[in-house]
Amino acid sequence: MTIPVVLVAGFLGAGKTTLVNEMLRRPDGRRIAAVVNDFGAIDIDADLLRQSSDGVVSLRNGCICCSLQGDLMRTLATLIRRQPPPDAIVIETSGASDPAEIVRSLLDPVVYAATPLETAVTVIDARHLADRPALFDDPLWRSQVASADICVLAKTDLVDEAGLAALRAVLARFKAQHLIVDAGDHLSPTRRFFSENEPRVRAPSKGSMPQAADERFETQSWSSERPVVLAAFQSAVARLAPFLLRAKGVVTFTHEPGRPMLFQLVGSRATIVPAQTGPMDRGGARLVLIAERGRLDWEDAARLLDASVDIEPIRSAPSRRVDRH
Ligand SMILES: Nc1nc2c(ncn2[C@@H]2O[C@H](COP(=O)(O)OP(=O)(O)OP(=O)(O)O)[C@@H](O)[C@H]2O)c(=O)[nH]1
Repeated sequence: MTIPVVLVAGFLGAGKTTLVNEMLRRPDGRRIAAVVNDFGAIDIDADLLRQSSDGVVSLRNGCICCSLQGDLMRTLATLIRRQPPPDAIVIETSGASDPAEIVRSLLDPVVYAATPLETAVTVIDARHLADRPALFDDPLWRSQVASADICVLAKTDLVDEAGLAALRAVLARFKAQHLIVDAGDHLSPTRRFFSENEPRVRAPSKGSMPQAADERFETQSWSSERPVVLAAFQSAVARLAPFLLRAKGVVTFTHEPGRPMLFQLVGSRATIVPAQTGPMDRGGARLVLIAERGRLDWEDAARLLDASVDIEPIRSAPSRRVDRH
């Protein structure tokens, strides 16, 4: 028995979970298991995906291209033995991962015989690239794009037409145009990536090896059992954003304590939208922050976030936890 695999990679906050969610919501008749790798200690992505499917396995607190590679292979072996087994597996890497390493492991003949890699997909964040063209020179971003059979251009709705045309012209230097598809087009990503065609023939990706994720990025999680004050939280985020690459989490605010909100920060763009109830609905707040190593004073970050916690009516120190690696 063989179970085809789709690998979804892309830079921090590019739109990977959004794409995988779309596959789980529109499975095209397949029973899809998702394996999701969160770089941080809190599995926000797994929670987001569990709202669409219960077949979600979380590998967190490390990176499946380095420290968790063995865990990924063991997880695939376990999924094959599951009763009933899934028809298809989607692996979402963390934004800090170099998929070239993972593709190499998946192409190992023994692994490939049971779980053949059907498509390596890399999500590209149009908005982030338009704001920060230096990303084109980033070795990790380049390796993510080079490793992909198909790239998905996300957040095209956040860039104007002229900006998009300029972006596509530069992207054409990295990937043939027909291999870059729009996230917003109407073809189901499940159908597109789990093709019925012959397996793809891949050339090993060349180029300089990006730094190991753990050497380049660091992450800290912060949580509070109490809700936070919106204005103070916004001001903490505004202070921290210039030093962060990515932050996400579920936060409840004092003015609506029964309504958990999903907070996302990618580059300088922050959004706060209602979180689905279910696994995320735990009250209080929990966040994952990711930065280039040495960029952020983490004690300062924790202090700023602590200051946003509501300490009324008990007037005691906020009850919070900080984990860092
Ligand atoms: N406007 C817009 N927002 C998008 C699109 N795709 C994703 N987003 C938003 O971008 C933010 C990050 O999306 P995710 O799907 O969580 O990104 P990710 O790549 O999984 O993030 P990490 O796993 O942390 O690296 C979220 O706020 C999404 O709602 C898009 O096509 N358009």
